[in-house]
Amino acid sequence: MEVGFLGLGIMGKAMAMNLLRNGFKVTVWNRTLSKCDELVEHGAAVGETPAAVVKKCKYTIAMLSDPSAAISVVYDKDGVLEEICNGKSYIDMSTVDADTSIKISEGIISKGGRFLEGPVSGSKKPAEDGQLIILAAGEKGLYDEAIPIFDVLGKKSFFLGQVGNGAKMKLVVNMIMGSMMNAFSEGLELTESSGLDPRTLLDVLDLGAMANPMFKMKGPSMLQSKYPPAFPLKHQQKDMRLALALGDENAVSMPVAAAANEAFKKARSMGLGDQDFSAVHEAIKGPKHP
Ligand SMILES: NC(=O)C1=CN([C@@H]2O[C@H](COP(=O)(O)OP(=O)(O)OC[C@H]3O[C@@H](n4cnc5c(N)ncnc54)[C@H](OP(=O)(O)O)[C@@H]3O)[C@@H](O)[C@H]2O)C=CC1
Ligand SMILES: O=CC(=O)O
Repeated sequence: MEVGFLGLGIMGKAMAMNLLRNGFKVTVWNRTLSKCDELVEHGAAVGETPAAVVKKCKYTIAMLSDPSAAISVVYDKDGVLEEICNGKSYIDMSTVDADTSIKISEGIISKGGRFLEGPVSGSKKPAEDGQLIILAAGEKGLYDEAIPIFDVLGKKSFFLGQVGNGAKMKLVVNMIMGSMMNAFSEGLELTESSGLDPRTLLDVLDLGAMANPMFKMKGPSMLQSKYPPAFPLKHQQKDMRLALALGDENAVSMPVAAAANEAFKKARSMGLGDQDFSAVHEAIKGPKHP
């Protein structure tokens, strides 16, 4: 199966690498073209533009930072729309809002192509290990055909119906994740400020009903103020913003998520946008009093 892949950031690189490792022929493109080099060393071909990738491949996947990137790669000059046509399919796995996904879907379908959204839950490590959770929606026939791809990228795929439902589900999940990270960070800070050992808190949490891989994985490095980016904080804040907009649309009051969003915004203003989203801990800690 020949697959195109647009966007080789933290996630896209790991996902494209997985496809190569599992015998797919992969043609890659990235805005910063030099990021294709490592994939080429592992057997990928390179397309000079998104349009060139679509021209070559029956299926093209995108994994881009945010709504404006996802739209630009489709609609701008040399973009996907220039070559998408009957017989070709586009699967956008970026985390975007439903309106963005619908706009992309409309463009693709207007040219005779088929569209599926497939945002993923799971970060850098699950992407490397092919253990993502795929939240697909759009054309069911394409979903069924894409199962061999999803089986390599993920441990479980859901088909959620019409375009936009995958995007919405992903935003709900990340809204919960961002709020949890804030509560966790406040707990670490409160433990330390109360004269307790936060490492004991990690042990206590890990033994009870709140045990989860995120606390277990991020906690020890947060205590050392280390935030190597797996899920960049700027993307988590984008997801909080988009989830809050979904809450506005549906008149759902989300004070916890709104407060978490403020903390992520503050962290961004402190220059932490490219760090892991656990760096929100720095914004929550604030300056130390003498
Ligand atoms: N990291 C994670 O843990 C997870 C991320 N996601 C989502 O996946 C998507 C990608 O995340 P991640 O890989 O971490 O992000 P990165 O920031 O590492 O990569 C972003 C990618 O988007 C490209 N890009 C950004 N702006 C544009 C543009 N205007 N035109 C074309 N390409 C552009 C970048 O290209 P360039 O290299 O040139 O900058 C890069 O390839 C995001 O939507 C994120 O929310 C979902 C689940 C987990
Ligand atoms: O979107 C991020 C994730 O970890 O999932």
